[in-house]
Order: sequence, then C-alpha cells, then structure tokens
Amino acid sequence: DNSASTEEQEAASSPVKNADWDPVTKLLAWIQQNEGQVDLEVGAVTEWGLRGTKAMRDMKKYQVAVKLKKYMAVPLGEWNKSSEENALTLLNKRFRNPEWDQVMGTYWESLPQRGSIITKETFPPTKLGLLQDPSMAAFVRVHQDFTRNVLRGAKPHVVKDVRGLLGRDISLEDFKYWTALVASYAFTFPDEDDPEKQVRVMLPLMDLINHGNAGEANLKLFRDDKGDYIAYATRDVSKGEELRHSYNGGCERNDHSLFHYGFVQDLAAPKLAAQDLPDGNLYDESSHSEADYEAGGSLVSEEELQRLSAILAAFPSTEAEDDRLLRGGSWFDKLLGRKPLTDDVERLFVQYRALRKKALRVTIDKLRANLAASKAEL
Ligand SMILES: C[S@@+](CC[C@H](N)C(=O)[O-])C[C@H]1O[C@@H](n2cnc3c(N)ncnc32)[C@H](O)[C@@H]1O
Repeated sequence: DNSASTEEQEAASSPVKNADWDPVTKLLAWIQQNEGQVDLEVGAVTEWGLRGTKAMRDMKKYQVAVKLKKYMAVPLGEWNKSSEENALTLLNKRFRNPEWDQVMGTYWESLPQRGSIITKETFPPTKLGLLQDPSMAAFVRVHQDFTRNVLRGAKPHVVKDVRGLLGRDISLEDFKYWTALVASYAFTFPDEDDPEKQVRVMLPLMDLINHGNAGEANLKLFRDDKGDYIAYATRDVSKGEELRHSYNGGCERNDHSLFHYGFVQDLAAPKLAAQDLPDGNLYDESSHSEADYEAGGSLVSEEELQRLSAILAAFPSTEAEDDRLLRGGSWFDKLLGRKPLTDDVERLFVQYRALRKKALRVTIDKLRANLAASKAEL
C-alpha cells in the first residue's frame, strides 16, 4: 500500500515525534486528518501575548479559513440553559463515553488550562472590590453562588444529584472551569431539526478566534446544508492580519466583555457601561445609546449632565490614580517603592474601572459641548 509507506516515511523524517507536538499543532493536524480544512495560523496576536488566529496568506473575500466536519463539533443544550447545565451535559458525555472523550483529547488540550480563564465564573471574590462597581460585583456573586448551588444539588430544576448524573464527584474548581469554558468558548446556532430553537455548540479551533468589533471583524461563521461548520473571510485580508469575528455587539461595552469574556477594550469612541445609561444594566438592554448624546439627541440636557457627573465624582479613585497603578507612575512613586500591578486579574479590574471613567468623561465632555452649542443657538 503506497500511501501508508509515504506516511511512514513522513513520520520518520518529521523533526519531532507526534507526541512532542504542542497542543495547537496537534489540533490543526487532527482537524485536517478528519476531513477538515485549515487556512490560518494560531499564535500571539498582541504584544502581551494574547493567543489568536492570523491569515497565513493574502485571502480573498469569501475564502474559507476553517472548515470543520459536523462530527468534530460538541453539541450542548439549548442556548437559554445555564452554562452550568451545559457544562454538566458536556461532562456527562465525557465521563460516560470514554472512547469519545479520548478521541476528543486533542481538542480538550487546545483549550486554556485551569487557572487561565478569567470570567464571571472564576473572578476571585476577594478582588471584586477593585472593580469599584458594586452592581457588577453583585451579579458575579449571584453567578458564583448559583454554580456552587448546582454542584451541591440545591438547584434540583437543573440537576438533583451531580454525582448520580456524572457517576463521580467533581471539585468546585473543575466545575467552575468547565462552566467558564462552556460560557466563553461555545457558539450559538439554530438547531438543525428545529430552526426556531437555538443551541450551543463547541467548535474546535473556531473557538481560538478572538472577538472583533463591527468594522474590525473579518470572518463570519456559518453551518452549511450538510451540517459542517465554516469560517470564511468577509473581505479581502492581508497575510499576517488577525482573523476575528464578532461574538456579540454587546462586547463594545466593557462591562459586557469583562463579565462574559474577561477582556476590556480602549476604544476610540468609548461606550458607557450599560448601567451608566439612564436605564439598563448588564442584562437589560437600555432604551438609550451613545447616539442620544449627539447634537439634538434626547439625552442632551442639564439633568443628564448632572447625573453623569455625579456617577463620575462618586468613584473612590480617579482615572489618573488608576493609570498610575497600571503604569507605575512617576519617579516619585518609584522612589516610594510603588510598583505597577502585576497580577492579571488586578490589572484587568483596574483597567475596567479606569475605562469606565474614561467613557463617562468623554461622554460628559461631548454632552457639555452639545449643550453649550444648543444654548448658543437659542
Ligand atoms: C473563544 S476564546 C478565543 C481564543 C482565546 N484567545 C484563546 O487563546 O484560547 C475567548 C477568549 O479569548 C479572549 N479574547 C477574545 N477576544 C478578545 C479581544 N478582542 N481582546 C482581548 N481578549 C479577547 C478572552 O479571554 C475570551 O474569553
């Protein structure tokens, strides 16, 4: 058999043995061996080493970056089920079906390991004060209580007996880890049998693609009529460009992206946290948006100026003070031994509160200018 001997030769001349490959290299090979297509590379995409995906060559609009056979996907439950419930669905399948679990081992290994996922499920409770956002901290506590309660069987509508379901005990740390993964790495697609229903699904490699805002995103994901998953370019892309798709329009608000995905962005046109608009919060969309602060907008008023200014004034630290914590400050701070924060979670939380203040400041400035202009017109 000719092909087998070619494979043997390749294996023999390959510089590393299969077992030594890093998890991502293994993942790409595994997808290609399973009728998939890979036309991107995985690596660091920011100076601080965020992992993401990049174009390996110039790409044309509609060109396929990843194709994944249906059988490589990991279907979970309906989209409106909690991540805890979806995590149990996943763990049940893993524990009850060891052969499948082993086949999928290459995928599990490509995922971030315990301790490196920072989302609402894993935010350390002792650090929540650093957010300077009691309402976000409260939402986080409610989530973390729920996870704990599901695990100890206190939420019988989700599961009566975790041990009975999984056939073994799992630690709270493990449960939080899988819940966080299911929450921040799974996708939502219409159900194949009932398009009215939305279901969650985990997609190897496709879940290594980072979020891009509208205007930056250059990939889209869809499922074809055979049920296979495809990520394709939505415009021409140059070699080396990061490939991104939009997770959710809400990610342009840092409260949303921090809570659900553990990142924040310093946008040129910063958006207020949902709760800083006159109505709305993390879970309830506001009836207002930044457009209402433009000239002639419904929020260009003296009362709104007072309201936003009061929110900004009530923070326990200023933007400049936060900035000093992140950057290490002046020669004076250095002399006093004040070092920049190094802990990832602490930096993220201080970045969040500084960017929240920045969005308030920028909105207040715009509002004040538009208010002055409208008075001058009168
Ligand atoms: C679906 S994964 C994407 C792949 C991930 N970067 C990795 O290496 O495993 C989602 C996670 O990636 C990170 N992420 C995604 N988009 C990002 C962005 N635009 N900026 C910063 N981090 C981002 C966040 O940690 C998020 O929870």
